Amino acid sequence: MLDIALIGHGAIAAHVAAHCPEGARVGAVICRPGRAAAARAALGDVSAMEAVADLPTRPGLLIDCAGHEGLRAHGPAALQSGIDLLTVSVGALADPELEADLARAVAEGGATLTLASGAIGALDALRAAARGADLEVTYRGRKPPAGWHGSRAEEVLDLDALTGAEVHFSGTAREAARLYPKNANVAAAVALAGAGFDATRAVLIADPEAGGNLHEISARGSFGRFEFRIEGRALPGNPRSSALTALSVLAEIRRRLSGIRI
Ligand SMILES: NC(=O)C1=CN([C@@H]2O[C@H](COP(=O)(O)OP(=O)(O)OC[C@H]3O[C@@H](n4cnc5c(N)ncnc54)[C@H](O)[C@@H]3O)[C@@H](O)[C@H]2O)C=CC1
Ligand SMILES: O=C([O-])CC(=O)C(=O)O
Repeated sequence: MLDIALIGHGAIAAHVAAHCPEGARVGAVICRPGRAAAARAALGDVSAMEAVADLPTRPGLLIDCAGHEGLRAHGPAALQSGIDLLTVSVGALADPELEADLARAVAEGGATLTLASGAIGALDALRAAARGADLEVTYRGRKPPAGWHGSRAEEVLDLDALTGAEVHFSGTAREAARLYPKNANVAAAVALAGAGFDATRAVLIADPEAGGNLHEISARGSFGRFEFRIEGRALPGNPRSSALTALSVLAEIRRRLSGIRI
């Protein structure tokens, strides 16, 4: 049995706990102070605590579903104590200090940090393309206005008055990941798999006509070129987060349980 602990108890965590595959079980959650009752209400029969050091038993896998602050607060401690960590908060690695802390903790604890593929696909092709030369990558993220509420887009646009698609960010994937911690983890995953944070271009768009969370990758290089496009449905609990993100976590759990891995 793979014993799993979660960080966070929001939309992604609740979906993961509710659909945990056979052979794995969620037994504990790390939450913010005063949130234990809310965490148990969201996840069911789990023990709730505020720090990695308070986990009742050492989990086989800790899964961060809490966002950048959750990874920053608990990731280094977990890895340093040898606990394997899977995170959806990929954009947090745009902060070079946190990335270095995590790398140091991985080396010291001998554990692994796995970055979830999240709401995007084609990371395998990007990883391979990056071994060739001259890789150029642009990522475009397009969501309906509700998907950008609570983000920097609100400072740039009047989201509720939009009559057509508007770009509210264009720059590097590093800037996107830092400015949009709840919306641009995909930009970070594309960057880390491919051309890197500073060479990957990111464009973020609010579009009242968007029927879902649209993610597009355009890549070209010595390998040739490809276009990838996905129209994701949002999770019921959070219009910002695509359902595929929670499914990518479930897929990684299954992968770990299987002797034949793809
Ligand atoms: N890699 C990807 O493709 C995607 C990544 N994400 C990331 O996942 C995060 C979570 O998404 P949702 O579940 O939809 O959000 P949510 O807002 O529904 O849930 C976030 C949860 O994390 C908890 N939390 C926040 N800070 C914490 C901390 N320091 N310690 C412990 N718990 C903490 C909150 O109390 C809440 O339970 C997003 O903020 C985003 O950064 C989201 C969508 C796609
Ligand atoms: O869930 C999505 O569609 C993408 C997202 O929020 C992120 O990249 O952080």
